[in-house]
Amino acid sequence: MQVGSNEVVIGIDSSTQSTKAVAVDVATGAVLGEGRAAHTVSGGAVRESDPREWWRALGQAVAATGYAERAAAVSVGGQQHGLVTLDTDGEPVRPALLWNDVRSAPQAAALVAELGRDTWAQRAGSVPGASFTAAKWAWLRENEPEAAARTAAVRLPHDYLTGRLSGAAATDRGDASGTGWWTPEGYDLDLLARLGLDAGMLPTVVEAGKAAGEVLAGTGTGLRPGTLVAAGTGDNMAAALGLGLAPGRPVLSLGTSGTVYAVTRGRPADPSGTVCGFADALDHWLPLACTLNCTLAVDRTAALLGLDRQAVEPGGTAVVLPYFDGERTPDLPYASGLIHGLRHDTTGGQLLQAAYDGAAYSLLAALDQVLVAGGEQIDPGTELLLIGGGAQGKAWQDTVRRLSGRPVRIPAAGELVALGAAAQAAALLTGERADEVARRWGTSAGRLLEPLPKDDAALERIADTLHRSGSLFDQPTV
Ligand SMILES: Nc1ncnc2c1ncn2[C@@H]1O[C@H](COP(=O)(O)OP(=O)(O)O)[C@@H](O)[C@H]1O
Ligand SMILES: O=C(CO)[C@@H](O)[C@H](O)COP(=O)(O)O
Repeated sequence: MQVGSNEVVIGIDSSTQSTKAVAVDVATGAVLGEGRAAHTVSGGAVRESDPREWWRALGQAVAATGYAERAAAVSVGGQQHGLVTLDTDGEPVRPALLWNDVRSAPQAAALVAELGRDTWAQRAGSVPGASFTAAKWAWLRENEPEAAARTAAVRLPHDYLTGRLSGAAATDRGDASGTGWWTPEGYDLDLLARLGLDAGMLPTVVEAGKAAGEVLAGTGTGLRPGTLVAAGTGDNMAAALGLGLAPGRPVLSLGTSGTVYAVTRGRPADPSGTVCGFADALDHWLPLACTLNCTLAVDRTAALLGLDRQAVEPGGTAVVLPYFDGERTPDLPYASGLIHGLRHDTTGGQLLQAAYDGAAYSLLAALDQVLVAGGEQIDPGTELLLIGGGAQGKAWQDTVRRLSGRPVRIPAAGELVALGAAAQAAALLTGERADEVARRWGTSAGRLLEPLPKDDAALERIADTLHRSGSLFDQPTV
C-alpha cells in the first residue's frame, strides 16, 4: 500500500481498569476517533476479571471510535501475564487471574527454588514473581485442580481478544516473554512438563510484522469480516512501539501498574529478579521493572486524607510505603502500606506527597538497572519519557523530576498503548516496522520539563525506612 491512501487502523489497549481504542489515519497518524469502556476487577486479596467483560468492553470502545467499519487492520495490546483458561468450547473456565494478584507468591517462590535464580534468568530472561503466568498456572493446579483439569487452552489477555476477533490461537514474543515458559528458541518444554502443561494448549507465536488472522463474521464489534488482525502484544511492549522507542531511551509509565523500561539491544538476564527480561514486540528486548502500587495507591491515599490528588505540600519527614496490594518491586508480596516519620506538624499534603514519593521511589531506583541489564549506557542527563494516566498530573510530574533529577518529557499523545497497537496494525498494511510507523507519526513529541535538583534527603529517608521495615513485610498481615 502507498502511505497516503487514507487507510484507517484501530489500536486497542485492554488494560487492567479499562479498554481504550483509537482509530488512526495510517498516513498521518492523526487520531480520528477514540473510545473507552471500563472493566471490573475483584477486590480483597483477589485480583480477577471476567475475560468476557474485556470482550464486551472492546466492542464498545471500538464502536465509540466511529471508524469500526472503515478500519483496514486492527491490533490489541493487553495487560501482561494474566492467566486466561479456556475450555474445549473456548469459554473461560473461571475468571482470569491478573498480574497484580499476589496469591501466587508461594508458587513463584517454589518455582524459583526448584530451578534457581540463575537458570531462570538465563532461560526465561526473568526470575518469576507472583505476576508471572507460570506461577498463576501453578496456583490454579494446586488450589483449583478441577478448573485446571477442565482447561483446554491457556491464553494471555491479549491472545484471548485476538482469538475472539479472528479465531486464531496466536500470541507474540513480547507478551509471551512474560509467561515464564517462553525462550527465544520457543516454548520451554522442560518447564511446561514440570507445570503439567501441554505446549498444544498454548498459542502460536506469530512473527513480528505478520498477521494473526482476519476478523471473523459476526463478532458484533462493527469491524468488517476480513479486516486484518495483527499479533498484538503486551501493553508495555505496545507502548514502546507507540513511542517509536530507540534503544536506550528510558520510559516511566504511571498507570494501574508503575513500570520503568527501555528497548535494548542486549538480552537482559537479571538473577536478582528486579528487572524482568522481556522481549519487545519486534527484534529487541524490553528490560522492565514493575510496581503493583502506583496511581491507585496514591489516589487511595488522597481519598483517605480527604484531599484532591494534586494537593501535595513540600517538606516534613514522613515516609509512606504505599504497598496496599503487596509489592513486586521490591519483591514483597506480603507487604501492606506503611507510614513512618509522622510528627505533630506533619500536614495531610506532606503525607500525600510522601505517598507519591514512595510509589515513584522503587521505579526510579530500578531505572539504571534496567539500562544496565540490556547493555545500554546510563546518562543521567537523558530525558525520561513519562506516560500513562498519572503522567497528566502535575504532582506526579514534579515528583518524578524531583526524585530522578532528570529532564522529563510528556508526550502529547495520550493513549500510547493503543497507538502502539495501531502502529502494529498499520505496519501490516505498509510493510514498515511498527516502531518506524510511530516515529513517522511523531508520537513521542511533547512538552519537555526541565530537571529539578535531586531530592537526595527524601530518597535516603525512603531507602532507610524500607531497609528497616524488615520482618513487618515478610508474612501476610494477620
Ligand atoms: N490528571 C491526573 N493526575 C494523576 N493521576 C491521573 C490523572 N489522570 C488519570 N490519572 C490516573 O491514571 C490512572 C489510569 O492510568 P492508565 O494508564 O489509563 O491505567 P492502566 O494502567 O490501567 O492503563 C488512574 O488510576 C488515575 O488515578
Ligand atoms: O505486569 C505488568 C508488567 O510486567 C503490568 O504493567 C501489566 O502489564 C498491567 O498494566 P496496566 O494495566 O498498568 O497498563
